Amino acid sequence: MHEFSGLNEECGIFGIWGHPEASELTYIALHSLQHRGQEGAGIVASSGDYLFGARGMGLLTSALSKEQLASLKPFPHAIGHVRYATTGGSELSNVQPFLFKSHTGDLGLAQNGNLVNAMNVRRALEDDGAIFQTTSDSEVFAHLLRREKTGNRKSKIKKVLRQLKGAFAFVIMHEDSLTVALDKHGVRPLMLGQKDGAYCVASETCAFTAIGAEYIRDIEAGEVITITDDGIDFDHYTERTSPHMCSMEYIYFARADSEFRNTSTYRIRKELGRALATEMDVEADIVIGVPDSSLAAANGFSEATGIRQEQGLLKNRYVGRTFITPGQEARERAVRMKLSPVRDIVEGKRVIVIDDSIVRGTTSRFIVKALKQAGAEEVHMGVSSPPLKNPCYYGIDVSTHAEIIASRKNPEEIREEIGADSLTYLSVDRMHEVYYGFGSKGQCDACFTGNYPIDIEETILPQEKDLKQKGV
Ligand SMILES: O=P(O)(O)OC[C@H]1O[C@H](OP(=O)(O)OP(=O)(O)O)[C@H](O)[C@@H]1O
Ligand SMILES: NC(=O)CC[C@H](N)C(=O)O
Ligand code: SF4
Ligand SMILES: [Mg+2]
Repeated sequence: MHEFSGLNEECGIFGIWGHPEASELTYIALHSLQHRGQEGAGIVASSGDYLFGARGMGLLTSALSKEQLASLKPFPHAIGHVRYATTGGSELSNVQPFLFKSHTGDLGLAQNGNLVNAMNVRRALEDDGAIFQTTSDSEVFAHLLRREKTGNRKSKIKKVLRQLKGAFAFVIMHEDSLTVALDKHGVRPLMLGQKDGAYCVASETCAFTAIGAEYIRDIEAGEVITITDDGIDFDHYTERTSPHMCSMEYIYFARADSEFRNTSTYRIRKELGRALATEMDVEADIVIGVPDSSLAAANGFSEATGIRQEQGLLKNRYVGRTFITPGQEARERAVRMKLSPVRDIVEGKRVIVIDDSIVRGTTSRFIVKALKQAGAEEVHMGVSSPPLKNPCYYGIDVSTHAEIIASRKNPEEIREEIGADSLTYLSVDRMHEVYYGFGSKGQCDACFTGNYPIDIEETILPQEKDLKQKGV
């Protein structure tokens, strides 16, 4: 039941320690992170002695009932998750946070990202006697942690993190502590905040805005932060870090009001639009952004070129999700239901359309046709990211090679296929310049360049990998 977008989301995580309204705040935070995952949601809360959890399928509002939320209300510590599956099918057993019970204590666990060595680690653990409850990659963390016998809790967690490969942002809850960890490449975003003196963490700062928390800073690659009643402890599980923040977070995934290093995604997207303007030399009467995610880039493009921005395409806000079986025809129908041209704005005009990405090409093909039918004289496509050519193994579903148009065709062939008068993509170099300009320490660009910063140990695509079905 995915949206008919060429790009599917990932997951959102949240955690808060020591607040009388921890579970309610977690619920509100998860609501603001809903764009990151719509397949399932859950909360695990700690009383200080035991962990309690509730989870369900679908959007947050249907996944957790009032009664479930009320049962978690008394507890001052909580973590939460909204899921878009990468590894493991879309079923209740894979919905996070996971809650494990043992005579040595409870463990709550939630992850955003994807572990590229999960299958190999799992096989080894199973051969050693482990019995898995889910088909999710994230579960290996719990098994590895339970097997660590020496050292204190933090050193055990650090040892486990060093065995994992891939992209991960973890929230790990014990009765008396909340630990958060980001992989050494820092692929996924993870932010630190504070609400009424209580520390909280979230995938995006929009969660802090939603609960009225202060945004302190971005958590760095390789960091491990432990929060207890005694305060906060900052550490790293490795010093060998190599920051590669996901470029697509800036381009498409994160909410426009979410901030990275105190800069809103909106501003970054606007700058990507300005950068595109330096590489796209086309005369036109109006600029139109494809709603929603490309309006900022269109705004930047318009400011840089002086070409007026108009709302020439309208998005039907009730077509967030269409429950039609996948297939190209259904996808096209879904785009038609979603976007519609404003005829008297585009009629007789030379139009530049700015979109943030082309994946399958369904959206741009439809837009060019619809604008021309509405009377546009020329339709030029500007894309505020480089050609997207490769799938992602790090927690985002950007389809398979076969479906990605730029993995089969060059820009001129794509222009022809979508029927545009011209097509310009942002270059990889200009994209990186924009990010570095905002203080980024390094980006992953593998879906554009094929340079995967973390070796792909398991070549099977995460979204095609259901460990149970594969009989692992
Ligand atoms: O080439 P395609 O396979 O059609 O995919 C690309 C489109 O998908 C995304 O938008 P989405 O439909 O998710 O909507 P949004 O911009 O409103 O989030 C993206 O912003 C492009 O518009
Ligand atoms: N999109 C994600 O971050 C998913 C987390 C985890 N790999 C899962 O499939 O549940
Ligand atoms: S491959 Fe693309 S989508 Fe995946 S983490 Fe890298 S930049 Fe992000
Ligand atoms: Mg879009």
